[in-house]
Amino acid sequence: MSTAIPAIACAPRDPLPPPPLPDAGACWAVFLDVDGTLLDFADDPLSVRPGASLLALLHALHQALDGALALVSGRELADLDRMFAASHWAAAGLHGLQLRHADGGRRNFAVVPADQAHMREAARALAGHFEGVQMEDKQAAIALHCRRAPAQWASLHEAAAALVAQLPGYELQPGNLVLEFKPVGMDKGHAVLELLQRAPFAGRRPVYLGDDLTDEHAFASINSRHGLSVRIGTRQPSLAEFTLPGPAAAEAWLSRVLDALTH
Ligand SMILES: O=P(O)(O)OC[C@H]1O[C@H](O[C@H]2O[C@H](CO)[C@@H](O)[C@H](O)[C@H]2O)[C@H](O)[C@@H](O)[C@@H]1O
Repeated sequence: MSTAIPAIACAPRDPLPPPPLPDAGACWAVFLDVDGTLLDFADDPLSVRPGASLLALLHALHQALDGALALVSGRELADLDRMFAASHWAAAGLHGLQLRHADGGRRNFAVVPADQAHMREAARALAGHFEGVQMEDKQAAIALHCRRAPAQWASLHEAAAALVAQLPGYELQPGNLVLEFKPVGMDKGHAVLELLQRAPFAGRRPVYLGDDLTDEHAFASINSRHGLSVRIGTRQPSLAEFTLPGPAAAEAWLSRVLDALTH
């Protein structure tokens, strides 16, 4: 008679651990990506809104950190402010092209290529050739979304790469079922380092939560400052040193961070 073989879990184990909580007296600066990190993905990028409990948590955390909390997103600042009622927070929009410090001081990326109108027109025309692809016009950058038509991804990617090669000063930023045309020379890593130079972020230990390729720039900056880089989800490879499985786990962990900071 053969012996029953016990089931063995064959799935590779994620080598990354979950992030630690702050020790007593820890002085953290928290940077948060938005889509895929704080919020689950949805078909329509314009209809996404945070729930009331997430909003309350983020506002309480912002206060507990004396303002050292910033959203770092591919969305426009105006969009972030509307979504999170956060016009008084430091934030980086359009992958760092827009930046607002905690004191309200702004800087827009100085080198926006001259031919923005041409870029927008060309991107719009390209989107028109792909059924189901939704265009998000962010003025300085254009996002082409294919969440509603994922089968278009490969051919859209190929066509967008060919187009951007003819648009001096622009690069293609791939994301989660999105391809973005954006000016070269700025990314989330630069934005985080810029925010870290000023109060209330300066001198604190940086912590960054993000899920997407564009967040890898920020992970590199955070690692260089001995901070905590936290990948949300399972995307690999990643420079992040910690992980949480998704937005619900990110929210639960942030809630425990708030408890640790306030009790
Ligand atoms: O840096 P993020 O805050 O993660 O922003 C990246 C892009 O997020 C949005 O698109 C993504 O979320 C949408 C809503 O769930 C989804 O429909 C889309 O497929 C995702 O790629 C946003 O619309 C973009 O402008 C941001 O650049």
